[in-house]
Amino acid sequence: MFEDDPIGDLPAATLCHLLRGAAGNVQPDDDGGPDADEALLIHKKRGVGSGQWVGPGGKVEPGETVRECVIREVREEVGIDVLDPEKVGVFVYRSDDWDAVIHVFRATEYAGTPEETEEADPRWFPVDDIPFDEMWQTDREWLPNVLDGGTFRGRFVYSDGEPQEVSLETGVTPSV
Ligand SMILES: COc1nc(N)nc2c1ncn2[C@H]1C[C@H](O)[C@@H](COP(=O)(O)OP(=O)(O)OP(=O)(O)O)O1
Repeated sequence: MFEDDPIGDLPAATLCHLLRGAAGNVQPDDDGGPDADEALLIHKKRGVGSGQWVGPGGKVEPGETVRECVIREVREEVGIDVLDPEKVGVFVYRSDDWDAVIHVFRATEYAGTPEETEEADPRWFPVDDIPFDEMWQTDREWLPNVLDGGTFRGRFVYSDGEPQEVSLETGVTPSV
């Protein structure tokens, strides 16, 4: 899937999907995935994808690992310390003005309460009522699977804000 992409040369960024259950905690369901009721999204105030709902995250800084990045970005954007970031997906994003490889994490353990910041307005959404009409169009392809405990890798080519090419594989180990 990534044969045409110089993955190591592309800028990297992260996304994190925090989950909680009705009682706050998340237990495994019968398939071993998280039995979550709600997912945390941010209404992004600036940067790539501003004005949309998306998981918190951002660009990897020089010398930083993707895991360090996702912990830092979630803390900066919503004031939460993520304790168990699990890498569950990766996708190549290509567009008219920015190309990147995006590393996707899921987390069920964290400390703190989401707070609004200069970058983000956080809100918990029921996992069966995610505002896909106000999100990246391709999130609809992979996010339900991630919220249900799955993994994926993908390649999404956008032009004029619309997806032109969408490739997706689920149930893979997101090693890249
Ligand atoms: C289909 O493409 C995308 N889908 C989704 N769901 N998210 C995407 C896509 N392309 C980019 N993103 C996300 C990944 C990152 O979280 C951000 C990009 O980083 P951002 O611009 O927020 O970077 P920061 O380091 O926070 O901001 P500054 O550059 O202002 O420091 O977009």
